Amino acid sequence: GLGLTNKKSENFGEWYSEVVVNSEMIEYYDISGCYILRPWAMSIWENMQAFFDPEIKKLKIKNCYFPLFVSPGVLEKEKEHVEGFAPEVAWVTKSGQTDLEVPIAIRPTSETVMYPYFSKWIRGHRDLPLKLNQWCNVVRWEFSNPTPFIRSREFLWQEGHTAFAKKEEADQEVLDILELYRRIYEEYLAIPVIKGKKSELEKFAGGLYTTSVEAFIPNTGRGVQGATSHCLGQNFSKMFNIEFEDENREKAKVWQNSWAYSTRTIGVMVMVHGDDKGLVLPPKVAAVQVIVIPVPYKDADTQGILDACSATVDTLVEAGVRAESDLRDNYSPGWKYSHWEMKGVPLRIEIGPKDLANQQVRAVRRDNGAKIDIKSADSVEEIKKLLDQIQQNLFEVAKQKRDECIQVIHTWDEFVQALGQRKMILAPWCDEEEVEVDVKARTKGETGAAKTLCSPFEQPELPEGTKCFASGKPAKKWSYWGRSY
Ligand SMILES: O=C1CCCN[C@@H]1CCCn1cnc2cc(F)c(F)cc2c1=O
Ligand SMILES: [Mg+2]
Repeated sequence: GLGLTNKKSENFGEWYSEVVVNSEMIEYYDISGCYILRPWAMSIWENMQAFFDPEIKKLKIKNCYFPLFVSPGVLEKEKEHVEGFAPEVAWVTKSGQTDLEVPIAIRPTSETVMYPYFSKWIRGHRDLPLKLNQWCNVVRWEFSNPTPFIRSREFLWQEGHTAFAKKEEADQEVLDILELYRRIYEEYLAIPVIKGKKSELEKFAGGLYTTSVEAFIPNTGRGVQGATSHCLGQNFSKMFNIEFEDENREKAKVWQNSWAYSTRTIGVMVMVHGDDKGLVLPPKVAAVQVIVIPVPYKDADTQGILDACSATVDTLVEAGVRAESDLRDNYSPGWKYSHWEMKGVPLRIEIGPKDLANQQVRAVRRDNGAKIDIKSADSVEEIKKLLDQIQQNLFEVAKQKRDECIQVIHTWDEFVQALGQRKMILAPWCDEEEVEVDVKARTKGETGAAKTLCSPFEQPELPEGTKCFASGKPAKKWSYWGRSY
């Protein structure tokens, strides 16, 4: 029957798998690490896209589409950035029964696909800035435990690739895009994130520096990289000879950025907001924000109730609310309540004989279960207000839970203890790479090692003489540490 067999607080992994399937977002596929994105998931992707795509167009970024296939020579052009990733690259080696002369790679990301053409298209400073984005899929044949949305062998993302004459322009865009990612999480998915800079060890090896928005899953005590915005410096322009003649007719290499968010965002939303009744959707990204359910009673004016449901939906849709009714006569109201709760619809409207008689409807919130009677005459603005309250409440509850997980520490013992308590750890660090390597080694366990999540742009006070928690050397910055996905 309906209902989850796993509880979020008891076995999180199984709970998560059940929720993504029972809410009809995911169907498991016969190839490991690959999942079917059903409409209930795709609509969330589309609702985020409906915010992000116009926003990047305001920044004069244009959409394009490059081929899925990468020739080996080009992919391996940048040894440093590819060698660590080589095991993840998927290759086409045959067509039909015939072996291909030369195997062809499937894009795991598109730097090496795009940049030979950036080199061709960028000749003079008038060709800059070049700002392209593509909405596509990428394939990475990962071997660590696959998780729907969070880690899959194929996923959807957008990847932005931009080129500028000056470093300052690139630096600014990195931050502009990161702010859009913060908005996706905090304003649409109702998830608090921390903006910061990745360590030298965690950054994109092919780039100059990496910034990210970091989310945190209280139930597992794991950080999750929400989206990334890299400044590539001139590393790729040197490699692919992307240069231009500047104003004083000097040849100069361009400064580049690349940035992405992916369908991983949807998994984070499920993990943060879901409960033991199933999915909980933030209204801003919900395909259906309001589900209207008739509650007929014996022979009491059933048609009148059905008509009231349809009229309520029409009025809401007219006002721009994504509302639907469930008039199926082969399911009971109780079954429908559970079904739409499992699917995470933020607000349910019940209309029974009493409601009809009193010219009102009964609203039930998915986030806190509150029941509110609304005069039909006021239903549109009351329902819009409720949806805003739900959006806001989901964020505040998630922020409060995430903040409870943050632990400031100063010593190794405090660090180890906080890690055991599944905290997101804020610690003073000497910012030396081998110290991070050492912390990883010292915390290696079956649930994974601790690593830096980011060094937050908002740095707390660092009193003179503060020591690094791991090395005892003078601390240079505060960094968030934790286990991660
Ligand atoms: O993260 C982004 C934003 C969008 C464009 N790409 C950058 C860096 C991607 C880093 N990365 C990440 N994963 C990879 C996996 C591979 F198999 C491979 F060949 C290369 C890579 C790889 O370069
Ligand atoms: Mg990877």
